[in-house]
Amino acid sequence: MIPPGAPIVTAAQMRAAEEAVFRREPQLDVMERAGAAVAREAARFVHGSPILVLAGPGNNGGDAYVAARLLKAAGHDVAIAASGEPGTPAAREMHARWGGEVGSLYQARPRPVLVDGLFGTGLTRPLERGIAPVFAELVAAARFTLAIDLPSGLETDSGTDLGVPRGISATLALGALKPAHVLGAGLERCGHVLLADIGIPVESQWRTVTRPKLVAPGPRAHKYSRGLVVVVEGDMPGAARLAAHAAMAGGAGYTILACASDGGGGPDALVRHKIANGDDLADFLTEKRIGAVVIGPGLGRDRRAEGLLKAALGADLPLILDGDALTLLGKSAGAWLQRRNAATWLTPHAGEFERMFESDGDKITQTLAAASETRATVIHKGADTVIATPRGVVRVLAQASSWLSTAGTGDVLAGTLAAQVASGNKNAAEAAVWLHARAAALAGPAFIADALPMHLPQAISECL
Ligand SMILES: NC(=O)C1=CN([C@@H]2O[C@H](COP(=O)(O)OP(=O)(O)OC[C@H]3O[C@@H](n4cnc5c(N)ncnc54)[C@H](O)[C@@H]3O)[C@@H](O)[C@H]2O)[C@@H](O)CC1
Ligand SMILES: [K+]
Repeated sequence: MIPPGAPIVTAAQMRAAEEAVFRREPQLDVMERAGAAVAREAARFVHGSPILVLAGPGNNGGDAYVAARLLKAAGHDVAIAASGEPGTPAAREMHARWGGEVGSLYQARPRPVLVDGLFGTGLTRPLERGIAPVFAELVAAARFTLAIDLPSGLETDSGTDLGVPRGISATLALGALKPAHVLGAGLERCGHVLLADIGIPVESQWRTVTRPKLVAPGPRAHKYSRGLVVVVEGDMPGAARLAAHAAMAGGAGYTILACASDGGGGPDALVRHKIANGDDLADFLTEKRIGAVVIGPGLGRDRRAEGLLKAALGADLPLILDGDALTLLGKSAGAWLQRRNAATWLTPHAGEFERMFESDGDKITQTLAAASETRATVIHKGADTVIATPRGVVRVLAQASSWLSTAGTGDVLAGTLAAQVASGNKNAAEAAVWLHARAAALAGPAFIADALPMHLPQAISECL
């Protein structure tokens, strides 16, 4: 579980937010609140068991000393083991307020409940060899481990594994989520992510995806006002049909498959329009009632595909580019897309993203750079799906059903997105990603992509 709609900030942004608060309130008071939040959360899982609290050298350790004192005062059996002397003034003060014995991390005996206050946002390098195995053994031996702010050994801004063990049960994020709670190794290592308000206001354009608010069609709605979606068919017609089906079930009023031949399956409500080549498609796309065009699922990469893609790029219509369209654009994506006036959405998975962009850094930074380069909204798919807009807005969806890792689910996302775009949703990308993940959850295990659109109406009903 990851809190929906929660702000996400980097380590530097969190420090700046803390500094602003410390100008009007003593740091120790804030640390008391952080430690109290940790103690409250830990107490829910103790059930009378002995607790071992691990304290590192920084302020994460400071929080740990506070939590230990409060848990002890509440009557729990608490021991502390530290990796060394407290190194910050606040941690030293909290160590003094604890006032009891502090053991060495290296001689610590496992206890059923473990609280990890070794390192938080200040971790700057891989866990030292001595610490990593000892910490991992204590986690493995515990029945329940609660990490303070971040599991120790996780890099805050990227979720890179710097020696973090497996088996952390829950992580209490302090003040705001950090990228590591929703990206990379953090996805598997944080356990349940909980968020504590410790009185530090944070401003952020980055948030986790939340359930969209959708509206049912009004009494005067008609198929065009609901949104006309065109899906361009290519070499693998099944992929385009999946996208078209998702557009229909995702709420579009009218869905047209622009296809090479009349034949082929699909729902009876799906309208087919024959197009021979790029010129034909360009003519067809002068129809101004079209609300969104999808191109790329099963498009192919031959000359015909290139012609179709150029026609779609040249049309002054909202455009969703997926699959082969992304591969065809490759490193020229920025050059092609900057010329467009109408809005564009790109839905690359990791492989397609790499073929298109030369970027380093964490997934949020990379996706923001891609959005800025292409002036498009980029939905960078994966277990941690990152949406970034050219204006710097970021939404992250983590922990979607792992059964989504099957062929065709990307086509369904493209179609779902098209329906949201065509219906005029200003937050189409976030809505589509939520609906898609919700449909997957409703579909249960081992679904095939064909089954996903059938669950979209139920997902939509939860947003009305
Ligand atoms: N600033 C504050 O007063 C507050 C901070 N808070 C807590 O403070 C944390 C951040 O505190 P800090 O900035 O002190 O950082 P940390 O406590 O995360 O760790 C910093 C210390 O660890 C050392 N270190 C870094 N990587 C290491 C490695 N691989 N091996 C060994 N030592 C390593 C550093 O040299 C430094 O001494 C947050 O995660 C949060 O838990 C909260 O108490 C809220 C208030
Ligand atoms: K920690």
